[in-house]
Amino acid sequence: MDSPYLHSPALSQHSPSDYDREQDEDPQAGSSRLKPAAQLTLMRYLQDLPDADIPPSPVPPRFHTGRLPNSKAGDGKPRLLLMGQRRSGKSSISSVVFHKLPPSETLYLETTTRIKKESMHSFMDFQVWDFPGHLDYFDPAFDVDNIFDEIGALIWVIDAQDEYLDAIMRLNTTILNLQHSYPNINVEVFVHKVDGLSEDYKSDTFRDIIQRVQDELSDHGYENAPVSFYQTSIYDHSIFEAFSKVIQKLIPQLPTLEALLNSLCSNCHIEKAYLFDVLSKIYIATDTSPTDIGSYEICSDYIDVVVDVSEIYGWDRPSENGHKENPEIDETGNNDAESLITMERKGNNYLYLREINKYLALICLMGDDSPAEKKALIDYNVGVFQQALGQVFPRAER
Ligand SMILES: Nc1nc2c(ncn2[C@@H]2O[C@H](COP(=O)(O)OP(=O)(O)OP(=O)(O)O)[C@@H](O)[C@H]2O)c(=O)[nH]1
Repeated sequence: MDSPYLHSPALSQHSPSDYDREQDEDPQAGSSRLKPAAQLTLMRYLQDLPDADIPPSPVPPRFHTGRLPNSKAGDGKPRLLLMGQRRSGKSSISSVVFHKLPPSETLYLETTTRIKKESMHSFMDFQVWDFPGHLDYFDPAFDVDNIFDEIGALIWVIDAQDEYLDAIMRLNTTILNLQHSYPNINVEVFVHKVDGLSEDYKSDTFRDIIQRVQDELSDHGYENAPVSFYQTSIYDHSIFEAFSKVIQKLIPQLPTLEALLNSLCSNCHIEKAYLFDVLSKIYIATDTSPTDIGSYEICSDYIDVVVDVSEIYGWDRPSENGHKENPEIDETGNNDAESLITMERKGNNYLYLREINKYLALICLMGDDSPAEKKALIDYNVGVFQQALGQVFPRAER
C-alpha cells in the first residue's frame, strides 16, 4: 500500500489476559490453564445474548438463532464440533484459527487421541471440541446426548488431497444418525487442504464431494439438508473466511448487523464493510453486497499491520473496574482515543479502520466517490453505527 498515513496509534493493545481459555483434554482429565502464548483469539462478548436488544424486523432471520434448538442444558454456549477422518487437518485448523499457530508448524502436531475440549470466552462464548479421527461417535459407549445436546455446528473436515469416499460415507452416516434427535444441526463441510490442488482438480473435487453427499442424503429421503460446503486451507485466508461464516450463523443479531452495515455503506459510499474480531481475524458480519475473498484478504492483512503498530504505540485501556491492566504505563491519552481511525491509500480506494470496542473493528473498503476529504462525515456516520452496535450488543460496551 503506498503512502499510508496513520491518524493515530491504532488499536490499543490486548494483553494476553484478554484471551482467557480453558482446555480439557478429556472429561476425566479436568481443566488446566494454558500459557499466554497459546491463548485464544476468538472471544468474548455475546455472553448475555438474551439481554441483547434486537430491533423488530418484518424479515424472519435467515440464520441459526443462537438459542440453539438442540440445547437441553441451555447454558447458551454453542459447541463447534470438529470431526472427520484421521489426519484430515482438524487439530491444525483449530490451532491456526484460535491459537495463531503458524501453518507450517502444524506438521509437528501429534495425532489427537482423546476429545479435546476448549472453551472460548469471547465476544461470544462457545466451545470447540476436537475429535480424534478414529472415534465412532455412535458407539453405545459414548453418551451421544452429551456430545450433541449443545451443538452449534458440526464441522466435518475432508482431506481433499486424500481418498475421500470413506470420509463421505462417515459424514452421511453421522448426518442420518443425527436426524432423529437433532434435525436442526448446522453441518459445515470443510473440503480441506485445497492448497495442494490445481484449480481444475480443486473445483472438480469440490463438486464431486457436494454431489455425493447430497445424492446419498436424498436417497435416504433427506432433501434440502442444512449442509454447507467450503473449500479451505490453513495456508491462506480461506479457513478464516469459512470459520467466519460458521460463526455468523450462531449470532442471532446478524440480520440487524447486516442492515446496519448496509445502511452505513450506502450513506458513505463504502464498497464493502467488515466487522472483524481483531485478533482472530474472523469477521462476524459484513454488508450484503457480494463478498470476494480478495477484499477479505486486504482487510485481514490490514488488521495485521494495525495490530503490529499497536504493539508499539498502543496502550492499556482501563479495565471494567476502572483499573489499568498494566498500572506501570501511565497513559495520558483520553478515552476517546480508544476509537481510532486509520486510512490508507491503495490505488484509488481507501481502507478505513475504526476500533469499535475492545474486540471489534470496522474495516471498510471505500468507493472512488468517497474521498478522504469527506472523512469527517464518514467518522460521524461510523460513530452512529458504533452507538447502534452498542444497543444491539450491550455487553460489548462494558
Ligand atoms: N497442505 C495442507 N496440509 C494441511 C492442511 N491442514 C493440515 N494439514 C496437515 O495435515 C496433517 C494432519 O493434520 P492434523 O491437524 O494433525 O489432523 P487431525 O485431523 O487433527 O488428525 P487426528 O488427530 O489424527 O485426527 C498435518 O501434517 C498438517 O500439517 C492444509 O490446509 N493444507
